[in-house]
Amino acid sequence: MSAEHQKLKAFAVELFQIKAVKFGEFKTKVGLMTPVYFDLRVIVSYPEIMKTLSHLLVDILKDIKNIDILCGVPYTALPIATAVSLETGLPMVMRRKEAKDYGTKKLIEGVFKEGDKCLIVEDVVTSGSSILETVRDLLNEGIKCKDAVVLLNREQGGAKILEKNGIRMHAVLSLTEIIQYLVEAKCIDSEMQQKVQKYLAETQVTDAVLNKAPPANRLKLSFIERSKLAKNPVAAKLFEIMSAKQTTLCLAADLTDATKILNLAEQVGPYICALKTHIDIIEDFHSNFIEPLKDIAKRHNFVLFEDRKFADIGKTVEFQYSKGIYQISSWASLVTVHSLTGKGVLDAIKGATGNPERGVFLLAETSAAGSLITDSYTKSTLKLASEYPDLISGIVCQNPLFLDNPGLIQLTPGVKIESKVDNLGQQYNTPDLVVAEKGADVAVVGRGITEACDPVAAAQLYREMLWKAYSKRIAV
Ligand SMILES: O=c1ccn([C@@H]2O[C@H](COP(=O)(O)O)[C@@H](O)[C@H]2O)c(=O)[nH]1
Repeated sequence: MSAEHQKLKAFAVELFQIKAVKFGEFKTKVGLMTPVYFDLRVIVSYPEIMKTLSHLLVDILKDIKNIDILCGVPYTALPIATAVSLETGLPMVMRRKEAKDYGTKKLIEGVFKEGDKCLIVEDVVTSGSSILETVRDLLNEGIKCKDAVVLLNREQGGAKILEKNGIRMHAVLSLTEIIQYLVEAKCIDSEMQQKVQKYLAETQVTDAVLNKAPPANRLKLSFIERSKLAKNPVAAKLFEIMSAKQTTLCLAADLTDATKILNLAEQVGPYICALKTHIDIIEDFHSNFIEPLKDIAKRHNFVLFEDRKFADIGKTVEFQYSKGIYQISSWASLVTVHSLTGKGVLDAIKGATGNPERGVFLLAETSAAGSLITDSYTKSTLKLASEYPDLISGIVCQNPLFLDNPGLIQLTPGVKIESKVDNLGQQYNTPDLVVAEKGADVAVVGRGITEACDPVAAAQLYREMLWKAYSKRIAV
């Protein structure tokens, strides 16, 4: 028997003796009956066993490179993560299950910076959903998570679900191993071992269970997978276009001359998935402008998108959307809306006359310096979006929000290869950063293309850089 085998066997027996592992008939969280139950909460009462557990976890985390911080999954794994932190010297952050309604309102406590790589610490993994909840809150703070060290893998599909979400699980013990050690140590008999094996065989994750599992992190899914998850038809179409044309570039065609817009649309059409207008800045606008624009969009397979940022009461928005000289609802498949005035605007867009193929991008954050938008406004915007799943195509924002809703599209403006800010407070990030770090699906580029000496070459370059960053994002 190897030293490793002996060490793990002794540890399994200790867990049995302190009743951290029990046998009998137990009901699980989801209402199933299980013959074996783990309750690692008792471990805080046994410092020597806690010490052994942290040694075992430290042993397996040695192979994981570039960790900046640790985070335990609340609550059972918090003391375990603390023990690992003390032993390794790695700083720890703590996730709250709910934000305080006073003071800082933070979900993640402790010192960290955007881009930090965090190792998750957990006691027992069944479906992996608790780990994914923690990962989601960390990601929302810009903290990256790729690995989780756990004491016990119950071998019921958690590893598969975590892997699907970009998290590698490293377990000290599997359920099969712990049972084998306990049989060898005569803590349980082989009849119980068979009972557990039968239970495991019957509760393996099926596709149906997997589909009920927490939604996959959108940053890890391909656009084609996400097109099937989109509830708004224009979002589904945009995902398909992005995938087929291999482009996430949306051109902000902010020119004031109708002919120049048409010429640019024709030239960059092959490289974009959407063309965004501010129709009211065109000095020579005439309804004759719309048909050729629609024709170019159809030939080059991109979506027309009016960045109107509707923000009035519902009735006024209904007119602004479908009436007047622009008749936006007749040609723009996508429009932007401020969440400021609430549901009325969305009801107005939904019910207005015009082309029924329509989708809305709700503005949750802006690229403008000194914006008055607060975290709570952003959160309320996301909640509003969730109430209109068939109408909302996505969210305009600057950070990786709504990671658990892969059917929505993140649209991020303020993208430029160089120049950090313009003279009127527009803030820019590079194509790589907005995709890799900020979670952008579609990136909006305006002056980076319109003011380039060769706008077509610039569009090609932005498309290439953005697609490369997206391909890398879903691959790692
Ligand atoms: O937060 C926002 C929302 C929308 N925009 C729009 O995007 C383009 C950006 O143009 P650049 O020339 O690339 O700066 C423009 O149409 C804005 O109205 C945004 O910039 N920020």
